[in-house]
Amino acid sequence: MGFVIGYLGEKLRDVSNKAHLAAASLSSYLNEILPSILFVKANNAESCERKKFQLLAFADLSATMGKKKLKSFIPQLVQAIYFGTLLTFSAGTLLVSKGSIDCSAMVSFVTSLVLLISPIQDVGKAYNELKQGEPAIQRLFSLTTFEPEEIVNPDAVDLDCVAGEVKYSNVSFRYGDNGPLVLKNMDLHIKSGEIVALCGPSGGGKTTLVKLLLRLYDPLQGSIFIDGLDIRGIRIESLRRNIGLVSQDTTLFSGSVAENIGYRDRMAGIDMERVKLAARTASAEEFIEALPLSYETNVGPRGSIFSGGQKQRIAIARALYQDPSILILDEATSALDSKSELLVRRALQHLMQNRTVSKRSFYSFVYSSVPWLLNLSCPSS
Ligand SMILES: Nc1ncnc2c1ncn2[C@@H]1O[C@H](COP(=O)(O)OP(=O)(O)OP(=O)(O)O)[C@@H](O)[C@H]1O
Repeated sequence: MGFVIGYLGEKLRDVSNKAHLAAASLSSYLNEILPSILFVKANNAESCERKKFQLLAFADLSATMGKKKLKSFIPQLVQAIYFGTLLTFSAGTLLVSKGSIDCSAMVSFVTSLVLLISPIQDVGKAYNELKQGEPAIQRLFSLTTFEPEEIVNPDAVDLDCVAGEVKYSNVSFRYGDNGPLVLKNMDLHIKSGEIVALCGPSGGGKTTLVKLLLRLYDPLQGSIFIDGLDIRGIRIESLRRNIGLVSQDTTLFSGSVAENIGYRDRMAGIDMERVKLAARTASAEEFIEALPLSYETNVGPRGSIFSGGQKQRIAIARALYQDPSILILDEATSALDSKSELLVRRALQHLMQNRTVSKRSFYSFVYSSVPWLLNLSCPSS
């Protein structure tokens, strides 16, 4: 019995692994395709995607059915073996003892065997459950073996007041170990109060510069300084608290408009006055107040109730609410019409009088395809 349970347990492990992989492929496919359903429809790709879905769903169904079948087959087999053994023992005992065994001893012998079946089956079941869960456990454990790439510096300091000087010194960077160099020996010095515009071809590495500044990645070589401090010597929370980012892909989360704008204080309690001020500055107040529940309206999954331009204005308002010392707008105004862009631009100019701003497409209404980075600093510095 032990041999059978062991052998089938190994088989169940393989079948469960296949079922887990099939379910993971199906859910990651759905995660990817459902948010892009508009694009799929616009490209008449429904039938193609349906076929792909059917293939994945069928693979998932077959793998799950295979697992269920094997899982229900094992206890039946164990039971059959057990009863076979029981019968053999009973018949053998009768033949061998031929009257030397009395009836009560026979009954107690058979009863004890019958009582044993349940614990044996339980052990078999527990073993099967373990084998079934093993692939999932392995997948989870393999996640925990990832080493964090960020090296935590125990001597890192907090940033107090940021003047806004940003310096890239001899910075080289590549994604992965063998990828091509995205940045090579790059020097860039943005002084306090100076406006610098960065433009370059698509894929030239402009967003990468921002990622390095936020320490989402560390440079392969060279250093980046804020106000003369190497950013590796700044506590990561402090660094990111001082840098506001409105990225190319606007990210809104399911929740109220206020929660999305006051995202930074979601746990601590949102300051509604600041939310309103940020929305006004980002020219988002008008359309927010026209919503049925105003700032309490739920924005839907990924902010689905808003247009692209409205989402961008909410994202800008969120960055303004954060009140960072450095504000990065990575083509943040690309989805705005010229009127809204002008409003946002005026608001930002007003805002810049009080802080440092790094931005990529400030003048995108003039050069719509040109991304920019500019840095303005607080007059007091
Ligand atoms: N996570 C990543 N893994 C691997 N390569 C990446 C990754 N992100 C960007 N790259 C590559 O790095 C290069 C620079 O990308 P980056 O996003 O910085 O360009 P960009 O100048 O901002 O482009 P765009 O103006 O089109 O936004 C590109 O060749 C891109 O394919």
